[in-house]
Amino acid sequence: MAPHPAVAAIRLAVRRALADLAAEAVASGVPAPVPAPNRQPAAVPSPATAGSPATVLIGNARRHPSGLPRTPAAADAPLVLVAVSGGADSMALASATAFEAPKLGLRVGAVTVDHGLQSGSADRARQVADRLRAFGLDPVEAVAVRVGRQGGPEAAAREARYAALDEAAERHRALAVFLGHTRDDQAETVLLGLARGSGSRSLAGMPGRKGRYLRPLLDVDRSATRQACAAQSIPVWEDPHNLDPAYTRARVRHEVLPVLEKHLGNGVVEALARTARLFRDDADALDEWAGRAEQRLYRRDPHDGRGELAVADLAELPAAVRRRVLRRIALRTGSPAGDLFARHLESVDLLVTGWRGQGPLQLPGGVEVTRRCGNLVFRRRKD
Ligand SMILES: Nc1ncnc2c1ncn2[C@@H]1O[C@H](COP(=O)(O)OP(=O)(O)OP(=O)(O)O)[C@@H](O)[C@H]1O
Repeated sequence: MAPHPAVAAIRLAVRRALADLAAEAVASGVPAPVPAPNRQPAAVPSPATAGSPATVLIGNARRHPSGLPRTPAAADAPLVLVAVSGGADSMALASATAFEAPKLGLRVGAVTVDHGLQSGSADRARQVADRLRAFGLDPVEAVAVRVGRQGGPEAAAREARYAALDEAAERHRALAVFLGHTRDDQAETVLLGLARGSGSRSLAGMPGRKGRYLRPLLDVDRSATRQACAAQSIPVWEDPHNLDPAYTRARVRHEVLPVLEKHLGNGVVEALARTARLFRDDADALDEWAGRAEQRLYRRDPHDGRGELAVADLAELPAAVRRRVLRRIALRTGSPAGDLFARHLESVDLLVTGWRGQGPLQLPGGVEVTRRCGNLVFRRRKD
C-alpha cells in the first residue's frame, strides 16, 4: 500500500539528505556503505525492542511502523544520529530516517535530551527512547543535562542540549546529527528576526546544514509531521513550552502567524521561508566579499594579536561589507559572537564614517578599538 502523502514527503526529504551524506562519506574516504538488501540481516533484536507494539519481528528483520519489513544496516556502517524531543517533528523525522537509512547502508541512532526543567521529564525521556528503539534505532540515548542560567532559560537549555548532542556525536563518531526543524520553524525565525530589526544573516534563518547538523525537514510543513505521526500511529509529546504565551516563539506560532495567514493568505509561511533562502544567498555573497576585503586590508601583529587597517580603505567599501569586515576583526581579536551586537558595530563604524575624535571604544571580550593616524587599531586589553 502506498504510504500516506505526508509520510512519503518526509521520507523523500530524508532520502535526499541521506544520499548527500552517503556520497560525501564515500568522497572523504569512508568505505562505501552497503545498502541493506545486499546483506544478511543482523542477528537478534535487543530485548528493549522485542516487546514493543511498534515492532513486529519477521525472522531477523523488523517491521517499521509503516508495515514494511526493514533490515538493519551493518553494525560498523556509518551512523546518523537524530535529535529527538518526542514532538511530532522529530518523531516523524526519526521514523523516516529509520525507514530510509538502511537502504543506503547507513545506521541510525538517536539522542533525546532531558533538560530536567519539568516534572516527570526523566520518565518522558525514557519513554521517547523506548519508542525510538522500537523503530529499530540503535544506539538510542536519553541524556540528562544541567541547564545553566546564562542568557535566559531558552538559550541556556539550547546550549546544554547542543553540548550533549555534540558529545554524543563525537563519542559515536556520527556522520551527522539530524534536527527536526520544519518550514514553519523557519518562518517563525524570519518573523522574529524582522521584529528585532536584524540584518540579512539573521533573516536567512536556520541553515539546512551547519557542520555536523542537518535539517532535512526545512522544506516540509509542520502539519505534515503531525499527519505522518497520526498515519503511522506514532505517539507524540507536545512540549507545554510550545503553547506557553510567556515564550516569544509560542506567541509568534499561535498568535502572530495565524493573523498573517488570515489577512494575507495561506502562503505566508512559504513566503517567509523563501525570504530566508533569498537572504541566505545575499548574506553568503556579502560574507565572501568581506572575507576577501579583510584579507587584503587587515594587518595583524602575530606576537601581540594587535591589528590595524586604513580608514580610507574601509570608507571605500559598501556599508554592508564594511560592517562585516569590522565584525570579523572584532571576533578574531576576542569579542564573543553571542555578545557582539549591531549597536557595537555601529559605533565602530562611526569611527570610520562619523569621526569627531571619539574613542577608544570598548567591545565585549575586552576588545578595544582606536582610530589613530588614519588607521583603526584593534587590540585586546591585558587587564
Ligand atoms: N530535548 C530534546 N532532545 C533532543 N533533541 C531536541 C530536543 N529538543 C529539541 N530537539 C531538536 O531540535 C529540534 C527543534 O526543536 P524545537 O523544540 O525548537 O522545535 P519543535 O517544533 O518543538 O520540534 P519537535 O516537534 O520535534 O519537538 C527538534 O525537532 C529536535 O530535532
